[in-house]
Amino acid sequence: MLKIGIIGCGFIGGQICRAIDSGEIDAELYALCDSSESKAFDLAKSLKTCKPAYMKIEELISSVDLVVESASQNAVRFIVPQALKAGCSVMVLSVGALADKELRETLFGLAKEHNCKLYFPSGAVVGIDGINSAHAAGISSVTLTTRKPPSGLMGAPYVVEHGIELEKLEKETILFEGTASEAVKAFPANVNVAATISLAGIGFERTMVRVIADPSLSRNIHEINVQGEFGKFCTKVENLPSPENPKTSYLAALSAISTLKKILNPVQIGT
Ligand SMILES: NC(=O)C1=CN([C@@H]2O[C@H](COP(=O)(O)OP(=O)(O)OC[C@H]3O[C@@H](n4cnc5c(N)ncnc54)[C@H](OP(=O)(O)O)[C@@H]3O)[C@@H](O)[C@H]2O)C=CC1
Ligand SMILES: O=C([O-])CC(=O)C(=O)O
Repeated sequence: MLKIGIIGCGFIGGQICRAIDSGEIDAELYALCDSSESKAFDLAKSLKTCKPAYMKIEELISSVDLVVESASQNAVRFIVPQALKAGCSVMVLSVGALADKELRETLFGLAKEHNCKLYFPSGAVVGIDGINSAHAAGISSVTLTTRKPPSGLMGAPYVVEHGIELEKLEKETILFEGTASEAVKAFPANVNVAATISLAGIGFERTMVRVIADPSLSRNIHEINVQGEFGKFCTKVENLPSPENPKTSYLAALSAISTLKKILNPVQIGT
């Protein structure tokens, strides 16, 4: 049975644990790790059938087959190279870290060298399947427009650096327009989806991103427009935010669960 270790025991990590605990994912939840030990212990205690151990990062990666990174972009830089060198496959949620070309090339190189897989779930967007397919013939443009309630953008470095008073906004306001590469640095916990779109499509410098704060919203909305040799498509998802972490949409956790099920399933549906 596939042994899974989870690094980052917040909303997404917690949802994955519950999916393994309920038997929806047929794998062994072997170990948990979080910068807050008590958070990992509380999560482990809340489970009914699984009894994961708390482990430090080094011990965890030497004990499992698959590491789930559901922590932060900094965690990706520090943990994923070590995990690949130890022969673990890794599912990455904080995909924005891969905007760093050197890190990206290192991770892709290590995965090949150590015969491991790197998985990037579709996350909080719909349409990664279409971008993957369209890429085979050529894509000319990709744009992502993300609209979130102010609570879903609080604390982002861009907001802090520009002194944007999100709580005082009275109407829809464009906060940011730029490349995916700039967007994931400006909003590291809000638009990791821009990185996944970039990896599937035309890269971090050609994927364009707009981030809008809208006080009238209660959902996180992501719209993707793609044009290429195949024609064009537009997707729009209106996500319920997680009650625990309003920056993160429920669909992102479901996507991680679905990716784990796909890894384990001999039948593969969709691109
Ligand atoms: N790919 C996608 O589509 C999406 C990706 N995400 C990203 O996925 C990640 C997880 O999201 P979510 O579960 O909502 O986040 P949460 O904030 O709910 O949970 C993350 C947990 O990981 C811990 N953590 C952070 N850094 C480290 C580290 N270096 N080592 C160990 N633990 C660490 C945090 O601790 P502390 O609170 O102390 O920092 C926190 O307990 C985030 O980076 C988020 O931005 C989210 C939504 C969509
Ligand atoms: O969950 C979402 O809506 C998107 C998100 O936070 C991210 O991509 O980092």
